[in-house]
Amino acid sequence: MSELAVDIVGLTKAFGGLTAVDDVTIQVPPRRIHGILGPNGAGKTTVLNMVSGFIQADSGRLDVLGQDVTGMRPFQIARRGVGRTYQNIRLFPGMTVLETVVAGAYGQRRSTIAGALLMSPAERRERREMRARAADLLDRVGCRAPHSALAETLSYGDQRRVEIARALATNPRVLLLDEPTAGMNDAESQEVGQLLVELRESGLTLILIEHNMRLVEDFCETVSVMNSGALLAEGAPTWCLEQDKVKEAYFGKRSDAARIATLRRARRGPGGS
Ligand SMILES: Nc1ncnc2c1ncn2[C@@H]1O[C@H](COP(=O)(O)OP(=O)(O)OP(=O)(O)O)[C@@H](O)[C@H]1O
Repeated sequence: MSELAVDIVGLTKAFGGLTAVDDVTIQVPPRRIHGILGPNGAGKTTVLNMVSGFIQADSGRLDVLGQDVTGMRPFQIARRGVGRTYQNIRLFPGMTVLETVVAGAYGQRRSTIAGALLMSPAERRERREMRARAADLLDRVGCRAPHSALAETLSYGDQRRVEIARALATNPRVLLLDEPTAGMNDAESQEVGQLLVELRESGLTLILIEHNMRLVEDFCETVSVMNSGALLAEGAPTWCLEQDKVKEAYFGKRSDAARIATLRRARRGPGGS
């Protein structure tokens, strides 16, 4: 049995003539914050989609928390402890902040259909508990919006927080985050980074796709860098970002490689280390 939280071995996926993910192996131990980096179109989201079962791999093997989940459906993989958020925020129109997070918890319900229809005492108690837990999760992710607000009306940053809370409501042991800080400013991104650390300390394994290099360097312990479907480098983020082939993947020409250093310095801001 694998000791790894997520063990991706040789996953390959083609869309028509395009090999979006080409024989990619990524191994993530438990309680790790692992980043997947790479320029647009590198294949990062396709990897997450395969790990969560939304896309079936053409070949390769996928183990999650010691179980072979290759070929399983999304709900089967979710039941085995994998939660996720999406690059394009997916909040249900017309639902409040609290209802959105409660909806995430529905898969964990104990009560029966009959109990729900009759609104039995057990059903009422469970609904109360779910709402209280959803409120706790919203606090935990730092969502300051009123719980009664429509989720779709929140700021971009708060919508991302609600998505994370909804994913946490499924009680995952592995959380996949697709660009969790997109649309956030530096201070908000750092708060998300702190949240990742807290989640890791509570026992979760986190795999995130992220373009914010400062967040990656500050919070990811390891990264896999992809380009054109293939793995380019893996290891500590700072080391990976120093590799010529990684700089070239981001900036095209070797002569432009110095721009990555400029970009990283700029993102740290004046006085940053
Ligand atoms: N369902 C699909 N059908 C056809 N092509 C797809 C599909 N999904 C992804 N692709 C293609 O596969 C390649 C990898 O896409 P993917 O979204 O995984 O990249 P990415 O690294 O996540 O990019 P980005 O950072 O822009 O989100 C791209 O060329 C994309 O156009």
